Amino acid sequence: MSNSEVMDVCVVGFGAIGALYAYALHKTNKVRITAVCRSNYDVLQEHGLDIESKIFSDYTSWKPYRAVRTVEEAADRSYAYIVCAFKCISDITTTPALLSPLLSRLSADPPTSTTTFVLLQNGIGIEDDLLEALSKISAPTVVISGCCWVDTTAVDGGKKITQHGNETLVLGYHRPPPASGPSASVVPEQIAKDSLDTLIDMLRAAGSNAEAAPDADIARWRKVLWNASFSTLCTLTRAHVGDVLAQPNSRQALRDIMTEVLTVARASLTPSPAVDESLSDGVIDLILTNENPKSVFRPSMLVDLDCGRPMEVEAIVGGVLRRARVHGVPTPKLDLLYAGLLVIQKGLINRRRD
Ligand SMILES: CC(C)(CO)C(=O)C(=O)O
Repeated sequence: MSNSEVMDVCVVGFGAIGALYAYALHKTNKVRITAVCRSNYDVLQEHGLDIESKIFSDYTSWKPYRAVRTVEEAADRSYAYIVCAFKCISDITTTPALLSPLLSRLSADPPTSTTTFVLLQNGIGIEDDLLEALSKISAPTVVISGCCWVDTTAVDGGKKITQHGNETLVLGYHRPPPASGPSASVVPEQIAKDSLDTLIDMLRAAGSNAEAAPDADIARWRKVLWNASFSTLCTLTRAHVGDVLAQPNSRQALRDIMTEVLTVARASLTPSPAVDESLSDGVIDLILTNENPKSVFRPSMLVDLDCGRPMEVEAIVGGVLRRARVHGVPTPKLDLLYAGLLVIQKGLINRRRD
């Protein structure tokens, strides 16, 4: 790609995270964004999006290069990056099923340049089914995980995105499984690295604190420590982060849950100095002391519950539990959280279908 070429980037899921990072990429003048707005198409077309962010700067009525309602409509061209910013709710649909028009196009009309999928989503093992689907097609592809540490919310009926405080985005590529099928190909690691570097350079140019993770799996486990503890407890108690930190019992529960997750993480990952360092016992204190004890932040799982939307229970808790079962790690605390959250989740899914 020459410097003057503009890249096509598709962002599937235009909620707070998708819109914020789409806006950041747009600011570089190096990309044109196709936004797949499955539920907020009309709001975006009529009003545009107001962005309130000290890091990416404020903007009134931003509209991406184009907005479409469905993934089918977006599949009229190939993309350098396909950013998956929809919630990963495998009890409703899988990522390959949701992206199927884009995957069919890649399969039927493979571009010569690489297509990179960027998963800005929570959870453990959420990349597995996409990697598996991509291993069967001949187009050169890369899958990057992005772990977002950012307080961003869609407000005012989706007309405005607010982003407060610090922002960190930890990005790393996944090594693909061996190619299957007669014409399948696996891209050399250098291509994955180049694709990651290009993305990070663009995000940093826009003001993001994006950084490369030496290992995408470690980054995912580090992030799920927070989600499996804070997101679940805040959701079950319908409380702010500060509230669960304030009570000695719930603070201890956060610690105990994180200890279980750490045990599963260490059992699942290949032992290495990086695992010892990033997933040491000390990480729990680091996470707890990093939170403001007066925080009124509501984790996105709780926001989903408040809005009557299905939650990422399978990705966040189910993903850890599936790894725990494979490695024979007992998880009594996570089992209890999972059981409670699944009851709520069933109600949310049933009401959605009514
Ligand atoms: C860490 C955080 C708060 C986002 O940055 C999150 O993952 C969530 O609310 O689900």
